[in-house]
Amino acid sequence: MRPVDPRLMRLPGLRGYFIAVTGSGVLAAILVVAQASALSRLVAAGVGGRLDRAALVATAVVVALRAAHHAGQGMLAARAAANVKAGLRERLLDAATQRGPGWLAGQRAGELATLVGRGVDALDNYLTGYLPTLVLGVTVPVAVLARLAFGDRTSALVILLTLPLIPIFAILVGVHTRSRTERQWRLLSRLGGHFLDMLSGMPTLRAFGRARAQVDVVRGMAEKYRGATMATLRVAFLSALVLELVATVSVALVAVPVGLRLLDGRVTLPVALLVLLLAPEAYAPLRAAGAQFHASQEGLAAAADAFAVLEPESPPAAGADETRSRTETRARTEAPSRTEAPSRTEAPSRTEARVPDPGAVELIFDRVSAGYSGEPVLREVSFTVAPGERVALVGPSGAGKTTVLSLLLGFLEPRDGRILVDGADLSTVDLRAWRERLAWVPQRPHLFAASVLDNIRLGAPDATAEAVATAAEAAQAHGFVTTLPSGYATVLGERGYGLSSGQRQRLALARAYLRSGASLLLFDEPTARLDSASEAAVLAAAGTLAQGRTALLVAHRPALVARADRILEVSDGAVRERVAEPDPGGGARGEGDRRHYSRDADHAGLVVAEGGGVA
Ligand SMILES: Nc1ncnc2c1ncn2[C@@H]1O[C@H](COP(=O)(O)OP(=O)(O)OP(=O)(O)O)[C@@H](O)[C@H]1O
Repeated sequence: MRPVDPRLMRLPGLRGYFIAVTGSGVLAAILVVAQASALSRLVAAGVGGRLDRAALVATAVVVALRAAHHAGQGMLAARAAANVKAGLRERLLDAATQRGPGWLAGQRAGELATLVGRGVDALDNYLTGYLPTLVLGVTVPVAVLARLAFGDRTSALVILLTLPLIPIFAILVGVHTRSRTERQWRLLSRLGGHFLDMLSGMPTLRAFGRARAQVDVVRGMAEKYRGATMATLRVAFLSALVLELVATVSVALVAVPVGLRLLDGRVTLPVALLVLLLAPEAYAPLRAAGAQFHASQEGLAAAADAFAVLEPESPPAAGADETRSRTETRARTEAPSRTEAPSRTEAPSRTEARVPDPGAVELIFDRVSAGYSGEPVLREVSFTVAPGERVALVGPSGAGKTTVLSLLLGFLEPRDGRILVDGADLSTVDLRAWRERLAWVPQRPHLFAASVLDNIRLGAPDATAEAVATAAEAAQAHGFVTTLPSGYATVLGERGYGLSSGQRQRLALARAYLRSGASLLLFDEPTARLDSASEAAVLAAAGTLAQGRTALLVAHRPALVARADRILEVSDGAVRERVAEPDPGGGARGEGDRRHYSRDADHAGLVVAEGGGVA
C-alpha cells in the first residue's frame, strides 16, 4: 500500500497543487513551532508573575497567522480540487470521444456516467483532506523534532521512537480496509450502470413482464451497497479509535517523564511547557491522515478506473476486482489500436498527415483484416471502389458490412493491411479532417435531446434554416416536421423520443443531405424503416446527392441494391463481387462488374477467383 499513487501526479493540475500544498505544509509546521515557543514563554512568565509582552504579541500574531493560513489552505484546496476534477472530466470525455463508438458500445453507459460524475467527485476527500494532511504529517513532526532537538533531546528521542507507531497501525488497518472500500465503489458503479440500463430498457422489461423482477435486483444491489458502506464505516471508526489510542499513549509517554523531570528540577518550566505543547502537535497530522485515508479510498478506486479509460496500457492497481479488469479487457480488445496512450490516437499524431483532396474519393482495401475481440470479422479483404462509384454492400446479418463502414469512419483500425483513400493510408490521415468529408447515416441514428433544427444541423452547424428545410425535404422529413408542435424548433426527447423510428431515420438522412461538401457517402441501411413510397423518394434524393461522390451503401432491400453500380457481398470474413440482379428501373450496372472488379483487383494486388471469390 503506497500512501500516494504516483499515477495520480499525472492528473491535470495535480503536480502544481502538490507543490503548493508542500509549501503550505512547511509554513504550517513553522507556525506550529512558533506558536508553541511563544505560548510556552508567555505561560512560564505568567506562572512567575510576569507579563512577557513580546511573547504575548508573538502569540497573538502567530495565532492570527495560523487562522489565516488555515482559511487560505482551505480555499487553495477547494479551488485546486475543482480544477483537477474539471480537467479529469474533460480528459475522460476526450478519451471516450477519441476511442469512438466501437469502444463506447462495449461500456455500460451508467458505469461511465457514475465514474465521470460521482467517481470524480469522490476525489474531493483525497485532494482537500488526505493529501494536505499527509504533507503535514511529514512537515510538522520534522519541525517539532528539530525544535526539541535544541530544547529537550530526551523528549525528542521518545517522539522519534513512538511516531512510526501511527503510520504502522494506519497501514495495517489500511491494508485491511482497502479492498472493502474498493468493493464499495464497484458496487456503487455497478448499481449506477444497472439502473441506467434498466431504465432505458423499461419498455422491453414491461413487455416481457420482467420489470418487477428488475426492481428486486436493484433493491438487492442497493442493499449490498448499504452493507458495504456500513462495513467500511465500522472499520473507519474502529481505526480512528486505534489511532487515537496510539497517539494518546505516545503523548503520555512523552508527558509523564517530562513532568517527573520538572519535579526533579532536571528540566525548566518553559522547556517542559514547550514539550507538552509540541508533543500532541507532532502526532496530530499523522493521526488525521490515517483517519482521512478511509474517506479518500473511494476517490482512489474511481481514479484507478479513470486511468483504465485514459491509459488502458497501465497495469491495474493491486486488489482490483473483476469489474475493473473487465473494463480494461474491453478497452484493450474492442478497439485494438486505440488502446494506446491518447497521443497515439486520431488527430494528435495525424496533424502532419495529408488529407485527400476534396471531390469523389478512391477507396482501396488492401488485405485488410479487422475485428473486435477474438477472431477477426474481416480476413485479408481486398477491394477497390473507384471515385464516383456507388457500391452496395450486401451479405448475411453479422457478416461485417457495418464493420467495413466503421473502418472507413476511423472507429476501428485494421489489425492488418491498409486502407488507402486517394492513395493515402487512412492510418496516417488526420481523422478530424477526413470525417468532415463523410456523410454518414448509421444503422441506428442517434438523435439528441435538442431541437429538430439542431439535430439536422449536427454536421453543418452554420447551415441556414432554408438549407435545413431543403435537406429535410430531400430526406422526406419536411412533411412530418411541419406537423410537429413547434416545427423545426420542436425539442425532441432523449434519443429522439416522440418520433417513430422511420421519422428518426429520415432526420438522420437529412443530416447527411446537409453535408453538401461530403465526398464519400456511407449509408448503413438508410431505408430500412421506411415505407416503399418514402423509400423511392429518399433513394431518388440519395441519387442526386451521390452525383460526383463515392458512395458505399449497406443494403438489404432490393430497391437500394438495384441503384448501385456494383455489389460487393460480405460473408465468411471475405468480400466478393456479386453480379447485380437486373433492375427494372435501370439502376444496376452489374454485368460489367467482373471485368471492372478485375481491374480493381489488379490495382489492389489481388487475385479474383472463379465465381468472383477473392482468393
Ligand atoms: N462493438 C463490437 N464489439 C464486438 N463485436 C462486434 C462489435 N460490433 C460488431 N461486432 C461483431 O462483428 C460482427 C460483424 O458485425 P457488423 O455489425 O459489421 O455486421 P453486419 O454485416 O453489419 O450485420 P447486420 O446486417 O446485422 O447489420 C458481428 O459478429 C458482431 O457480433
